[in-house]
Amino acid sequence: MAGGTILTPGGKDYPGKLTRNVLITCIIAATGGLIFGYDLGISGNILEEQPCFTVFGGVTSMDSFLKEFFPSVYAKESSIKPSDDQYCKFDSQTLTLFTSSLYLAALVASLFAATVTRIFGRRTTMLSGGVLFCVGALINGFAQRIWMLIVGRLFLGFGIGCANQSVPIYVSEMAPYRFRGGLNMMFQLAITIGMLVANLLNYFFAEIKGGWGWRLSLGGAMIPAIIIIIGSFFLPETPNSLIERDHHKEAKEQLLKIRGIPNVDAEFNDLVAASEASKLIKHPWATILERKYRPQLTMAICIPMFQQLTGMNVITFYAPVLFKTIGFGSSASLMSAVITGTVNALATLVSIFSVDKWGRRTLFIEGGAQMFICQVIITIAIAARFGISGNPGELPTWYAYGLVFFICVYVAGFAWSWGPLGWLVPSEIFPLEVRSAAQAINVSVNMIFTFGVAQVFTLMLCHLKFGLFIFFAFWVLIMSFFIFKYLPETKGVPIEEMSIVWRNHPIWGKYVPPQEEARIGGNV
Ligand SMILES: OC[C@H]1O[C@](O)(CO)[C@@H](O)[C@@H]1O
Repeated sequence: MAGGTILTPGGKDYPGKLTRNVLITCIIAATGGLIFGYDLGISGNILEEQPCFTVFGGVTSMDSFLKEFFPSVYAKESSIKPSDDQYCKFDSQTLTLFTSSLYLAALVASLFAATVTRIFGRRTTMLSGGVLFCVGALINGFAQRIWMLIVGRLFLGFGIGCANQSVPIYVSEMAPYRFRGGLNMMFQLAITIGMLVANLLNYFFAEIKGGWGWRLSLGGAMIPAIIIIIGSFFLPETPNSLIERDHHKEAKEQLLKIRGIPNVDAEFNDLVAASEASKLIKHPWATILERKYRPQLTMAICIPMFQQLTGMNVITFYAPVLFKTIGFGSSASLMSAVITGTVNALATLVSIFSVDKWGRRTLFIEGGAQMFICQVIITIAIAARFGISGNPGELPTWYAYGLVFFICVYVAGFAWSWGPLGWLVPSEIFPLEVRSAAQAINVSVNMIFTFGVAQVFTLMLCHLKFGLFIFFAFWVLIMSFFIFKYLPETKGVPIEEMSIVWRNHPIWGKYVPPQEEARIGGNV
């Protein structure tokens, strides 16, 4: 992770190294992303349940699972012929309820988690997330009826809501500001690793004789949950949160330990000042609606929304069918998961090592351009073969290889831009007084759009056909313009000094009061 010795916009340069202590702490905390990733890989990547291509991963592609809980879906799936219109699919209300329960639960949990995070600290929320997720995994692993699956998924969702609300904030507060970007992005790295591992396990569990492999897939979610439970027992609380809860002495000791230098007074005093200002705010939910927080509120809504409107989950949906064409036959979904999953994780690593050197805006805009170009190429290529009928006929192998290549380039573009930045930027731009509430908005919007895109996708695929990819390409253009115009660079800015970047911004400067007024009004 590159740092550089740039002074902050406020002219400060808090000393502090990337200590082993902080590195290990942040890695442990980031494992909180594993639970979300594991769920996305095992069943949450709800596009994988579109049964018109019968090569997907996820438990909903296991015949034994479908036969036991969704027999009508299984019957319909078995009757689909390869010559049928591949764009259109049938629908199942219960299957939708099964998948959607998690997103709704995560949304609700993140709102509660905001209060827990503020009053009891970030660590408590992480721990609760792990415990709730573990309970959900247990219920699902032993499920006998659909209602048990749904209740289990509700618990998984509660766990994800808590973890996604607290982990990014935790890491951003712990990290020395020069390394914050890279350390925070380990959260998304953990998501991608969780997805990859889940996809692999699911593939092998599906082979188990007797058709009970899905129990291992679902119950296996306990492992990432136990990792975060044990991890959060050992994790220290962030200095920001300790100060917020009036444990000043402990906070100072903690800061000295994580910064690895004998004098942390400058940073400590600024954390105290930010905390004093935040104490004036009694109702963060009402406060965040005030005009002076408009930039943060806009980002808390737009960034997670745009992250999902990149179409990442939709594009990777197409990959398995192409792998099948290349000749992987029944292992197409495994190959697809391994290749796109590995590209996803490796490209996230690229962003970890470059975000604090090149900055957030550069990655956002480069990643956007890369995704846009790939989407246009993929659209043209798919339109040329699938046409309006939705029946691809025989795809030449070279054609499928080419498409897979562009899918991988697209995935890499996402993985070093909107994927990790979608968690990093919101977690670092909110002032302490509204941080927990704003992060809950971020998580909620992410959940709504992850779920919404997947649901609407089915309908859109039927009506827009290959135009669907252009739909997402259009959004990628809009979001890149949005970043260019509205997002100031936050690289190398201490988290509690972030208000300066908004104040100096040509558009947001009109919303944020000058320093003196802000101090009186509680927005330092
Ligand atoms: O890595 C891809 C995954 O990352 C997310 O955007 C979460 O940050 C998921 O919606 C997606 O499946």
